[in-house]
Amino acid sequence: MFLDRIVNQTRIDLIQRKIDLPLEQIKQQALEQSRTRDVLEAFEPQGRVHLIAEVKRASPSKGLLAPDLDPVATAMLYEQNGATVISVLTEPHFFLGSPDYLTAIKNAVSVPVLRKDFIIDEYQIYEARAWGADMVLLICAILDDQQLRHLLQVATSLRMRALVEVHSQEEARRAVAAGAVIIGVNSRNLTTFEMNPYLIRDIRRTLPGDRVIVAESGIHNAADVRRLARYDVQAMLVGESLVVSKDIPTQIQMLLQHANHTTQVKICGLREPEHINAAIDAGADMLGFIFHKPSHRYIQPERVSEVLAASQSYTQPRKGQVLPDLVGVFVNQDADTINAIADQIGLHYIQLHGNETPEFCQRIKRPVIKALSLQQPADLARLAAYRDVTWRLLIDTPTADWGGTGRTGDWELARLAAQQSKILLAGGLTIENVATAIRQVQPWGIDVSSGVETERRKDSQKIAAFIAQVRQSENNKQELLEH
Ligand SMILES: O=C(O)c1ccccc1NCC(=O)[C@H](O)[C@H](O)COP(=O)(O)O
Repeated sequence: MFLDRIVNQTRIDLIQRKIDLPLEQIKQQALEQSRTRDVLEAFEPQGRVHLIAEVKRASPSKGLLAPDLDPVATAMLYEQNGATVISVLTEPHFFLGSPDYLTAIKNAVSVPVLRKDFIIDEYQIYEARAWGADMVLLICAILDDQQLRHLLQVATSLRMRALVEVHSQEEARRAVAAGAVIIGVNSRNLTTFEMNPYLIRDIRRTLPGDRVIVAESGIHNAADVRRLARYDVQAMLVGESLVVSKDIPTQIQMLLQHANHTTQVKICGLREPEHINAAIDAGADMLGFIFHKPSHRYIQPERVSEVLAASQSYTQPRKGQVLPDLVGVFVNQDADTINAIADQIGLHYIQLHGNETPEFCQRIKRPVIKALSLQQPADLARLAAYRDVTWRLLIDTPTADWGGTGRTGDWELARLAAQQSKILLAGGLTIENVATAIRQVQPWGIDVSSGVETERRKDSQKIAAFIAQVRQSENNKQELLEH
């Protein structure tokens, strides 16, 4: 198994290195280094996704990636184009890395530098510092609790930060218990090399809000990073898609742009497999299901699993395609029922579209989208009470039917709300008006139902055209930013 092999090799290499340079000497060298660059300071401002850009020539899962890579020139290019941290592989056998790369890169850039290696011994942390690293990687899968705590403490004593990597809920729990501040969720299983792009979604919501979360591995395209904006990660660690890129600046700008300035799209009120196919194929980010019986869009909870199973795009996604998240929409139902339905169907978010209080929101065991309506400027004050107890606010048109009415609200009030919080804008959005709405309100996401229907039934062509219109308006925004 790969992990066993690399750990064994690391142990063998360490024996020689400790003979060549005993612990006391490497400690001394570590202590003689100038101050570390603080990764947490580098991750300010909060609320945006930062890039940890990785310099690697090869990987055991993908083989030789970039044989001619110039480590220093690449790191400088990363920094010039907006990387917040540079990650450097120092492992020589499997990743063709080197300590020399780390030191040379540290001297060439002004951002923090991470030693990315298989650290099992405090000696390697002193080495990392002596070579110039500001941060080290600690992989839960190769450390027991005692080792993890000890290595974290050694890193802290050198004023270094540690990126503690997890690949399961159990490892996440261990990382938190050990006091890890920066937790990396690696989508790649280091034993089988299998990828699980959904792992970050599942682990994220169980981690305390005060931890800094880094998404690692398999981050290639706009859809990959749009998801990260939903999981509120502070950083993404990207290697392969950068080193193999023929145009690194454009790849970095694309990743940062889509992680930070994209508009999330939720298609709501789905009931039929063909419309779920249409939404997925067009690149919807969230699919909404209405569990409010009076609505003509009502779907029985048990029917949701059936329609998803009957959707080919959901059950057999195209290669590289990432499936949208599932949102259940409820109006004034009791919390136990909502939590039970969420578990039964595997919902990712709960949208509360009635009179639910902030206290009620806290009883929901999934991230909550709270729908609120704004009639006058004074209503903006109501948002504050919900902000800390919800995942997102959804600003919808005030109506007696709660939602899904096809009527537009006051976009000026919504614009003010969007300045205070990450909001989803809903209410009467259509293919014709959505670009204007995005330009005027600048919402984090948009939500549509009636606007993609014909005679009260979802319309696959309208769904596709609506999402295309949103993406087009983003391209226009990007062009405006560039010129
Ligand atoms: O859609 C419904 O029938 C509905 C009923 C009761 C509460 C909420 C409902 N929909 C919630 C949504 O998220 C809608 O997408 C949102 O209100 C926008 O709808 P529309 O104005 O039709 O685009």
